[in-house]
Amino acid sequence: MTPAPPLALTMGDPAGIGGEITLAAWARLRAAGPAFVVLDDPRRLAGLAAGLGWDVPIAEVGGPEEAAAVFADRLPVMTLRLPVPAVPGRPDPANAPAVLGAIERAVALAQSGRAGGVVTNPISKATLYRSGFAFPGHTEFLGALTGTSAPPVMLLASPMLRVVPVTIHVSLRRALDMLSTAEIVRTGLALAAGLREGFGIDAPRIAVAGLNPHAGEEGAMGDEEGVLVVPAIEALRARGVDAFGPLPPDTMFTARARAGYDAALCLYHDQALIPIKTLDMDGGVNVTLGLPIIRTSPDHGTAFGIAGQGVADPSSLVAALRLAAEMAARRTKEPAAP
Ligand SMILES: NC(=O)C1=CN([C@@H]2O[C@H](COP(=O)(O)OP(=O)(O)OC[C@H]3O[C@@H](n4cnc5c(N)ncnc54)[C@H](O)[C@@H]3O)[C@@H](O)[C@H]2O)C=CC1
Ligand SMILES: NCC(=O)COP(=O)(O)O
Repeated sequence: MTPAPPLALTMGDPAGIGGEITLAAWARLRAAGPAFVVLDDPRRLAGLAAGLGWDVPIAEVGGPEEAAAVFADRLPVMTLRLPVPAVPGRPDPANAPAVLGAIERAVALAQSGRAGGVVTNPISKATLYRSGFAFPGHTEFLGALTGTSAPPVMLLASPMLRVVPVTIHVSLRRALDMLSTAEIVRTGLALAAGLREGFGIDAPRIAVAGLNPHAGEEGAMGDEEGVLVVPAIEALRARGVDAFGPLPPDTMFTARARAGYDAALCLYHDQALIPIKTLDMDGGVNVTLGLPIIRTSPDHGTAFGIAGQGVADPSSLVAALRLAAEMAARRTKEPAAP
């Protein structure tokens, strides 16, 4: 089995906690890996480390190929200069070209096989929107960069729970309007394929959430279960997916209920993300399914309120790096069928 090349880690918003969790993740992983190269401004990373009193020597490298050799001793950085100096907690749309450039370069490295996968530090969506960024978040941007034919699917995974929202970054009102049987089926199929290919779960059990209290109470509290969700479950089952439900959303995340499925297919963003972040904010990882490359990310955001203080927990980033490396190793071992 050929070892997968180092991972490409993006800078995220340089005013957020991405820099310091990158430094801390390197310190945790330098001995045992997985190795990664970060696309960032080495001067700002060195300044951040110095300001925090952390001993993180930096190596400017030309590509992931050089990262593995230096990783045990120095943090490998592929240089991207920031247009304006980063101030912790104060995001500046002027730095958007570097933030987005890091994502574009990381994707190119993964597509060419030079990087084993892409791991992204958190971006500030509102700041990027102010600079003209036209995508809701990484998930949709990565779909466009890699030319996927269908919108990618967002999976949040932790050892305690895996969840997928059918609708992602839209208002709750719009999410309800967007829900359809076809979209639930499409997302469920992508989830089943992602669990097989990325996680080695051959026959995944997928619990499908209801939308309304008590999953509609036989239609008395809403008819979306009968009209949209039940037909979707039947269609998924007809396609060989072990999907079941709709389950009442308020009880489907108890420990006992979680033991009965490999992933929960949820109908909107917070129905999926509240349970996983409440259960395991530090161990949760965001995985994008349906891309030709591997992409993971910590489950949290930029945390501007604590940026630059050195108190941010790097555990979710470390988990994201480890999961990306595991998925890359699985791909190397089991190449996709032609
Ligand atoms: N993958 C990505 O790029 C993501 C980006 N975001 C973006 O992050 C920005 C802020 O979002 P929020 O909703 O405030 O969520 P957030 O995750 O940044 O912060 C929520 C709370 O958790 C704390 N927190 C987050 N990460 C932490 C860590 N590693 N260690 C210790 N405490 C931590 C924060 O201090 C805050 O109290 C938004 O612009 C959002 O779009 C949010 C989630 C994912
Ligand atoms: N709430 C999850 C989140 O914001 C992650 O979005 P993305 O940037 O990974 O698409």
